Amino acid sequence: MIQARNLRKKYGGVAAVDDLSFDVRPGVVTGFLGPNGAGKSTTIRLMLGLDRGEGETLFDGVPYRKLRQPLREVGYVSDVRALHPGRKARTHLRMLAASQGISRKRVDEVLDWVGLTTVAKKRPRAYSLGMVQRLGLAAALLGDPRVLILDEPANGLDPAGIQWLRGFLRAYAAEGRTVFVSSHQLAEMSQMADHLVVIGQGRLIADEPADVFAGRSSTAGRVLVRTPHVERLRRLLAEVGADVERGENSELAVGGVDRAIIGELAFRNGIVLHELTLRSAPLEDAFLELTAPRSEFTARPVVAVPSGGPRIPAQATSSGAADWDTQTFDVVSEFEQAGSDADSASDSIEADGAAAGSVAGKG
Ligand SMILES: Nc1ncnc2c1ncn2[C@@H]1O[C@H](COP(=O)(O)OP(=O)(O)OP(=O)(O)O)[C@@H](O)[C@H]1O
Repeated sequence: MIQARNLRKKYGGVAAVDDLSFDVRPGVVTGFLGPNGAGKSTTIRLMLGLDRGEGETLFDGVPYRKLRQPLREVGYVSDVRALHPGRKARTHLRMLAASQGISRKRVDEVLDWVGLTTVAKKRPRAYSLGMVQRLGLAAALLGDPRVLILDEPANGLDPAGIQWLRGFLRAYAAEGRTVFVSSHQLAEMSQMADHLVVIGQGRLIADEPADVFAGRSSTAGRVLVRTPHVERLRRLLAEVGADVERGENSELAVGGVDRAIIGELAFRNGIVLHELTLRSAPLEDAFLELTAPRSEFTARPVVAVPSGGPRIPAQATSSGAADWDTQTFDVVSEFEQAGSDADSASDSIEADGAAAGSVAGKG
């Protein structure tokens, strides 16, 4: 069990972590979710005493600095490349292991688990980001710790790697261990985490089971309907008491009635339906709705790229941004600091890239 209490950290007078308190329980995977710059890495560093700040974090009642054998109790590696970029991966792990009385056999075991045996004699600086992440995980697992803390461990992993990581973390937690994993990747978290601690601008936004969090979305349980007779169907649905919102073009977002009722109503009235689907990404919607006002940086998605250049909507709203999981947008060369009108120029990047942020070597 981890108990984080009143964590605070300021950089240049600005709060990166602002009075953050939460518990991380054993037996489940707890996701630590927040947009870029929300303060996830800073929080983790504060928890482990790697950064100076206020507050206290206890691991089964003991602060990290007082743990007798930290590697055996809390598995965490900040930046494998930074530790010693020139050292071979296996040597690096062996030295870490020796410092805590952990056997060489265990080093080979964890290298095998994470799939790095064949490249164990290479230096991490020659590794891809995905391989660095695996090495970080291997280091964190060395001491067979009761608590595992991973900062953006899935960054750089390919889909097979992510699937493996997900299965691994779930199995690790199922053994009654405590698993705390940070990410800004919502789709990934929705499949990985049972419980979520969500932050924005260093403050706690939610601390609850992932399904409860997803249910907070205004789109949770809503049905997306596409029809060429959008206004007629809207009126008919309103007459049966449905909560209907018009979306773009020929779309309706319908709440309060079952899909079957919508289909039958349309059929009885000779209305053609092109789509009738339950909204499938409520976690994304909940996250974007709740964190949007607290995102440090908000990018404007480009909805179309005509020959004359990008067309920019007035503002990237939470509903517009909810499509990020299905589409890759180009993002214009303008970031907006939330809560301020000051624009700062930056290069054009992809939304996926923006979300990936500064993650190299974390984990
Ligand atoms: N060493 C530092 N000096 C100054 N400001 C910093 C420093 N480290 C972090 N910050 C600022 O603190 C805030 C939180 O950063 P942090 O890296 O903890 O966020 P994060 O949620 O981990 O972001 P990301 O998902 O992009 O990695 C940001 O505004 C960041 O710019």
